[in-house]
Amino acid sequence: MDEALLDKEATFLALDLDDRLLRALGNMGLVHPTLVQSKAIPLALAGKDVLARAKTGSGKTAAYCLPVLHKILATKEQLPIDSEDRTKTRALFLVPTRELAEQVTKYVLDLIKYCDKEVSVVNIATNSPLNMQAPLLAELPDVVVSTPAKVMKHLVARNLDLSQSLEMLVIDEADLVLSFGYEDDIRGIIAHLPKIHQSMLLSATLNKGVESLKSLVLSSPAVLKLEDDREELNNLVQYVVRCTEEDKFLLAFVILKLRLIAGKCILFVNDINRCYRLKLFLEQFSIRACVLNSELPLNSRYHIVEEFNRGVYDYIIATDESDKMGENDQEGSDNEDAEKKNKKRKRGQDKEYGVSRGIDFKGVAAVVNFDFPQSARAYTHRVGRTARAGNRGMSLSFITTEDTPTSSKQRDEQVFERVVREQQKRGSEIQPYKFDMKQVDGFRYRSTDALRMVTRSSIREARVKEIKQEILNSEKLKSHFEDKPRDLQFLRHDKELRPGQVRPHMKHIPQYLLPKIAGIAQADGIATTPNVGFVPLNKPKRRSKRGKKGSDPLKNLGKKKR
Ligand SMILES: Nc1ncnc2c1ncn2[C@@H]1O[C@H](COP(=O)(O)OP(=O)(O)OP(=O)(O)O)[C@@H](O)[C@H]1O
Repeated sequence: MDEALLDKEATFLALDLDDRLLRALGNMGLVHPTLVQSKAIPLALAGKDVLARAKTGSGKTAAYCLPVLHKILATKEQLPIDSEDRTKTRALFLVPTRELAEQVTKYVLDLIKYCDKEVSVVNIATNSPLNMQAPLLAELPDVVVSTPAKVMKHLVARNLDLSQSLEMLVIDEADLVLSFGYEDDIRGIIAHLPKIHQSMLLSATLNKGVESLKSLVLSSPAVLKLEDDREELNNLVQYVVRCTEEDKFLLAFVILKLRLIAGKCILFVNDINRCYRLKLFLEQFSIRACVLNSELPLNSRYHIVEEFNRGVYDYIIATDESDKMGENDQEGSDNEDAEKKNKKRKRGQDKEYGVSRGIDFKGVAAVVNFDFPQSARAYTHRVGRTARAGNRGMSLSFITTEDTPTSSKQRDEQVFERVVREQQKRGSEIQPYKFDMKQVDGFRYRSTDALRMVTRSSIREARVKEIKQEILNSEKLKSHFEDKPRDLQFLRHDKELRPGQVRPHMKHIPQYLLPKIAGIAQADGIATTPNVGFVPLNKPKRRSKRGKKGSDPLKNLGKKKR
């Protein structure tokens, strides 16, 4: 665990939490609270409203789950065993996406492992229709997890009545809630809550949206701004590469095929067709990857994340369609355009999809922005999928040097400028990464050839094939998510979409290219590749004394600091 994330020697014991929660924490391997946890938990336990801004992966979920669960347990302990008051919905956790709702619910289930007779949780941000969820809500679970839209629907349908019962409201990823178009839902929900209740807002960035939520939801809150702690940022090494569209593909092929990034990797693209373009390109070299986008059925999306976290897949090509919402993402900017764009999302695409925001992908060695994000906020959330919980990680972002139908040099550069300014404010920098293109050129012919095979019609076909495949998978997964894990390893999500195009001779790197790359030194999940040309121009500045010991910033990536 990163020292900077810790309140030094303190353990969770110091936070006076219920013993059963402490046992569960131990079981989850969590010993020392992170900074946001050690600051926010005592305030929340004391009944304060809290606004906490803390960087991605800093443990915000436990920072709100623990005090809420502790308070529920403490309240119930005071009540006679037959008291009606024991059974009521006391806490509501609002999150912007269904993926996050599923993740938070699982987290709560882990935390209540030793008191699940006392505390119950229900996730209603699923595909089930309202009438099927109504009986679950009628049982008055202690905690309800949802997206704002789904809660509002149940309130209107009178399946849920929080007007007397709700004690604690939490809005996670608060910076995203308004840009996902949930403002009306939040206002509606607030109108259904008792006048007196405790609220917490948690966010990785602050923007105008968080400010308006703050005035809407919080009263005299304690405000924690913890992401300026410069020490924390050293865990993420950030690089940028400027190149043509064709070279993006060439470099992605070289990086993955030669395992220059060893370990798990998320490649972000800006739309669904790009997902399939990259997948079809890579699969010709037998590089397998899952795609993750808003068109896939919910169960498949859950399962892909679950299996990626279990280590079944190394590469995910994810769209970050919600990016388009944040084009004007300077602090204090207006989100109206964003909301309109979000509402316009095409049929078949899930408005409540989002994997770059809040999802706890485990052990990601690197995030590759294959397409540069369309907002600085999106950049923060995307790169926040690596270097989580004290682990180290790397981000590599491509900026296009030409205009194509899908990319714009000017837009990439504008967003990059904003990103650089924001990173500088946090004491962090993004360094150019200089590939030795002479060495990479040996692979150019293959790359160009493979790229030529990926036509618009092949992308269309692949997209349809994948959806069909995943709808079938999703049916099989239903019982998995309803009844609890069955072994579903046979349901792979990274199957080739055009097996006919996979060319065996492309699978292996020919000998004549190998000598120059044989010396790649793999270390701690990320390769160090000085002899291939994957060389940083400047070594990242290390601010902590301990950090000075490491000579190459890449060498220890993916490794936990001790
Ligand atoms: N005290 C702790 N010690 C070690 N690991 C922790 C601790 N608290 C949380 N973690 C782990 O850190 C990871 C990130 O936590 P979490 O998802 O809550 O971060 P977050 O701040 O909500 O990130 P994001 O802003 O991206 O949503 C999780 O895998 C979690 O289990």
